[in-house]
Amino acid sequence: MNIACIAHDQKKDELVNFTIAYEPVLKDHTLFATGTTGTRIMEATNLSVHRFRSGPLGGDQQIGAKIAENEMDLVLFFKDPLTAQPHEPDISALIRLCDVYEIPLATNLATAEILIAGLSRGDFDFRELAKRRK
Ligand SMILES: O=C(CO)COP(=O)(O)O
Repeated sequence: MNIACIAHDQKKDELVNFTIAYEPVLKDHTLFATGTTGTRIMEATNLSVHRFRSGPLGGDQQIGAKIAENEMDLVLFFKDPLTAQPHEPDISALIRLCDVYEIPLATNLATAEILIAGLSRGDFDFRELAKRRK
């Protein structure tokens, strides 16, 4: 599966710790990330991550483009709800595209835990069918 990892600054430690904890699961998938998040994950784990631009410089939009092409199967986006982001329209657009294309999206750690459990259990097999319908 293609998995996007994104975290705002106040949530980066949480997402990095999540990828350390689930490295045995994530290593069997293809990981994408916004720039700084991807660097942090690669520094902390042995996972390889395709990095896009940093979020404020267009990274969220690049991941949105992958969603629009039906090339993203899961989005883990640890959002900071307490800090204003200069690129809020890009963030809203990314979340909107997840809904347009029915892509599983976790915007916090608790949801990410549930989705990753589903990933290990085969709950994401429907994505293979969805991709064939592309
Ligand atoms: O701003 C972001 C998501 O909206 C994340 O970008 P970085 O991973 O480059 O910090």
